[in-house]
Parts: sequence; C-alpha cells; structure tokens
Amino acid sequence: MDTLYWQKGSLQVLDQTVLPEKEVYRTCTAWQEVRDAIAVLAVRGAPAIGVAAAYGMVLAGKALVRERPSLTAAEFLQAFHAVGKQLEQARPTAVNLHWAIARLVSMADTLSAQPVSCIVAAIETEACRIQAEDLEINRAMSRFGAEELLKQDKPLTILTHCNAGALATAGIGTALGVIRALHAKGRLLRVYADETRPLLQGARLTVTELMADHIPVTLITDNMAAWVMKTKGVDAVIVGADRIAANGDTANKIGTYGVSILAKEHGIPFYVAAPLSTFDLTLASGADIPIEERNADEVRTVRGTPIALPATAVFNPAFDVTPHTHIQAVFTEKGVIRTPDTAHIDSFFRSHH
Ligand SMILES: CSC[C@H]1O[C@H](OP(=O)(O)O)[C@H](O)[C@@H]1O
Repeated sequence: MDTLYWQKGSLQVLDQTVLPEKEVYRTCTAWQEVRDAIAVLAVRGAPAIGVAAAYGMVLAGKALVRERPSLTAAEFLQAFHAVGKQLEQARPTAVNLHWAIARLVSMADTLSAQPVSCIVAAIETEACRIQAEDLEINRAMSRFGAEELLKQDKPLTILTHCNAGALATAGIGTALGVIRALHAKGRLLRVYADETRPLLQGARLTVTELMADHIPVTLITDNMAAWVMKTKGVDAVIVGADRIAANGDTANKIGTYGVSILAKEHGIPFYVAAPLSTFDLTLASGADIPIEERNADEVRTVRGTPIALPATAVFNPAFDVTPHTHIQAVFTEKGVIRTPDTAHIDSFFRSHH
C-alpha cells in the first residue's frame, strides 16, 4: 500500500480520507488535482505533501509544454513560478510543501538556457529523486532515533500523537519509523496511539499501520493521554513535525502541545522525529509559524451530523506549537539534536548540512 506513486505522467495518491475502510487511489493528471488532494488531506503529512507537490509541479510543466509547444524557456519559467505560488496555497503550515516547490523551481531556473523539453525532463527526475531521498531519510532517522532510545536499556512503552508514519511520508515514517526500528530490535513493549481528533489520523491511520506490522498498539482517546502517562509506564513520547523554527519550537498536529505539557509533568522525555527539510531557519521562533485553520464541519460533525452550531462558534486549528523547552531531542536523518535550541540547531546545521 504505497502512500503515492508516479506512473507514466500521472500521480497516484492513496486517498487517506477513506482509510481504513477503503483503499482507493486518486489519479492526479493535473497539478490542480494534486493541490486539491493536499487540501482535503487525501495525501497528508509534511514529507508526503512535499513529494506530492514535487510531482504536482512536474504535471504543471508537462501541461505547459503540451498546451503551448512554442513556449520559450523564459515564458515556461515564468508560468512555472506562477503555478508554484498557487500550489503553495494548498496548506500553509507544513514547510515541506514550500521546500519541495522551491527546490524544483530553483533547479528549473538553473536550466534557463536549455530547451523547455530538457527542463521538464530534469524536474521529473528531481521529483523522483525527492521521493527516493525520503525513503533513505526515514531509514537513517529511524536508526538514530532508536539508538537514542535504546539508551534506556529496557523494552519501551511509547505514546504517539496523530500519524507520522509511512502514510505521512514516502518511506517507513518519521515517528513511526523510530517505533518500527525499536520493534525490529525487540525493544518495543507497546505503543499508545492518540486517536487525534477531529480527523482521527491516530485511530484511522497509525493504528492501521502498526497492526499491519504486528506492533502492539493500544488506541486511546486524546483526553486519556494524561492518565495513560500516569498509570501505564510510558517511557517516551515521539511525534512528527510540520515545521520547526530556528529555536526548535515545533508545529505539529493540534494536541501535540498539550501532550508535551503532560509529558513534562510526568517526567517523560518528549521527542520529535523530522527530516532537515522540516526545519524553517528563516523563522526565529514558533510564534512565526503559520497555523492552518480548517473547516468548522470537521469539529462540529458528530456521528455524521453537524451539530446546530454556527461555524463562527467553532475553533479548528490543525496544528499547535510545542516550545523547544519541552523537547528532549529531535531525531533527524543526519543525527540527533539534543536540547534543540537556537545554538544547538545552528551548530548542527553548520556541521551536517
Ligand atoms: C511525518 S509529518 C506528519 C505530521 O503531519 C500531520 O498533519 P496532517 O495529518 O494534518 O498532515 C501531523 O502533524 C503529523 O505529525
């Protein structure tokens, strides 16, 4: 079950809005369909969104050449930039969306002296490279994260929030990649998965992934996390990320901030697993991270029926920001950033990037 795959000029996206009941793929043959798939969370999770956006840009490039064969390279690049700006609007928080588009656009710009057909071929190769890189990034991050957690020298009980698994990436996942690595070493006792209201990525996606891999998982409602930490011997919390500011403040699924406070209260180490592409060093702190607000129906629809409540009386931020002071370490594909603050992150990037 691939999260997404590129097939002869179309992007096949596993539609996560209907998982786990149905496994159906959306066929995207135009960049607008990729934008829509990202906006409705048919494809979701920062790294997966980045990979999808890269292929969306390839679809745009192919369409430009198909519809206007006599385009000059300059005209192509101008139109290509414009598509990038529109595709970026799909979702504001996950920086990987912007990172992937910027990587393709800047690469295309370096080829401005080439025939347009060469530029399109090169961006297709680059999009495939971004997907292939994510596979290896997940593996490396998972190894570093597992090594760090094995220092606790006992089988571990982990709590996680939302879905930072294979369904959020092109590989084995970020937080769930670390969990899979621990399980492979026989050092995972159990995972407690928050259901993660309102879209239930934990109940629908994380539980499905872990059961498929025969990893012991217990589903809990979000409001059980405190009691589980107090009574079930949770050894660590591991979550994913959508954007990490230069000082280590981390935007992730709504509810993550609360889980970090609970972990701090219970003396449980709180870890983030994220690729370097999720860091946004242009932002000094989490205060600057744009937080997506989503449709009120996601919150006010209960048992299939919207509660008679005006949308203005519903708050639906898709993310919150965990202060870096709550984070023990960030697991990346280049190693572990312990005490992730401005100085440690700056030093890490200088020596690893
Ligand atoms: C591996 S990053 C996954 C990250 O993305 C999720 O958000 P969404 O489901 O809205 O795309 C959540 O924040 C996860 O931690």
